[in-house]
Amino acid sequence: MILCIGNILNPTELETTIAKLEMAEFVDGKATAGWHARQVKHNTQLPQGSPALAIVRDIIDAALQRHALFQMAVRPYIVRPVTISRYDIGMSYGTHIDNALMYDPFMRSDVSMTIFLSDPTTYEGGELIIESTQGEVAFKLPAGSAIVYPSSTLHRVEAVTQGVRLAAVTWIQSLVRDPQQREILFDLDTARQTLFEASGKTPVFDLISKSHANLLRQWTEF
Ligand SMILES: O=C(O)CCC(=O)C(=O)O
Ligand SMILES: [Fe+2]
Repeated sequence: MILCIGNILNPTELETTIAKLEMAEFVDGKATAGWHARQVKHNTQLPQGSPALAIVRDIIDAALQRHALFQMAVRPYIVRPVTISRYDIGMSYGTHIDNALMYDPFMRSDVSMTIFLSDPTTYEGGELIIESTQGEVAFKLPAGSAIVYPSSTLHRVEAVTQGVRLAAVTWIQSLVRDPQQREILFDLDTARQTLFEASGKTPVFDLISKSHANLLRQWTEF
């Protein structure tokens, strides 16, 4: 399931984040790419130890923890501290697959996430393109919004031709490894909440809640 989630960051958090990034120093992004992705990665990112990185990581970490839709759709077990990337004119990230295993913390990447930080009207290009069996889909979201997608997909970032694209990216090991199972749980959870809002705690709500809880029990791993 590919899901776009609006307003991961509120306007104040976004403003603070952008202000920190405007003053920060970025370095070549190749250092954190796998050996094959390195060949096509042409961007810059905040280095470890950057004071701005620590502040922005705290902001995003708190935002993800309180975001009910993110929690429901992704079922995070381990969320990697975000990487902050910057694409100036001419920069891009060619087609690649994200590393399956990551270290510090040691984890499996099940879900990849991009939080768009720049106002999309301020830069040209820079779409995140995700390949699927139905073809390619391009995403360029409002600042503060995020896309979550299975880490099992080939994807790329188109070259920026005007302006600057700032983004936060991270990877998540989910409690539910299989994307289809995650989607079933997400649908059931959404359905039962809608039902609850419409008619309260009815016997039908209880039955769906029971199935949801029992599937979660069957499919969760940690
Ligand atoms: O910036 C993006 O939207 C995605 C970047 C990416 O694919 C990566 O860092 O592995
Ligand atoms: Fe990637």
